[in-house]
Amino acid sequence: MAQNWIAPSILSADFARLGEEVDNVLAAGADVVHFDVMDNHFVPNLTIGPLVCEALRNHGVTAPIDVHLMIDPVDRIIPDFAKAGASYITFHPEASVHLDRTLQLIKDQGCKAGLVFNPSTSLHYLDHVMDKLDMILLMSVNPGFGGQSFLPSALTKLRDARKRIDESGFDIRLEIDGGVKVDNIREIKAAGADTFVAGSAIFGKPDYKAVIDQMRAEIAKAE
Ligand SMILES: O=C(CO)[C@H](O)[C@H](O)COP(=O)(O)O
Ligand SMILES: [Fe+2]
Repeated sequence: MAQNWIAPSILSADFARLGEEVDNVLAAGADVVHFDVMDNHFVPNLTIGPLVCEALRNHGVTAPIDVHLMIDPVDRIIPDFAKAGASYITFHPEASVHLDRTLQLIKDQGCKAGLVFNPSTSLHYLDHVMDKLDMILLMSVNPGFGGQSFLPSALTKLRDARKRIDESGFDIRLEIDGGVKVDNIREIKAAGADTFVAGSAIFGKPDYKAVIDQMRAEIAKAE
């Protein structure tokens, strides 16, 4: 299986000091920067766009940037995020009329592509696009806000998605997003995730390294 990645969600960072916050969390051992894009339409919140992604690259961030698009429609902003330095671009199937075309658009722009599933969205959207996926992201909260509680139904869904990935033979990351904490990351790992988004659990504590180290120790117990 893929190496375990800790992906801090900058939604819970101090936006007034974003460059420094990202530097600090990467120095603390994070693998990837999770970048939540919300449009006040697909989800009720409004956050950040390609300019901020580009600013992080100009600031010197070289780690992968994992752009989670919670916007509808998605296609027209994808080239802007690719130019701004996104590594992964993931989107929700409800926000694209032509899934296959949107996935191909992301790949044509030189980025890795992924689909995101809300807690109540069926995995059937995976049926005909596994060959175009680099990431499957399962939401374990309803999207829009950080700091919500992990929905246990995501564990069953993780096991289902893990089975689909293993049976496909493709190299696809399985990411979980929402309510991930030190005290539940072990069972999340055991259910099949390899990429762990955590916003409030990391940025809500003064010592980012201590949290990330504890998360890795818990993950190791499930291996
Ligand atoms: O996509 C998201 C919300 O829509 C965020 O990535 C997620 O909520 C992370 O925050 P937390 O770890 O605090 O739940
Ligand atoms: Fe997210």
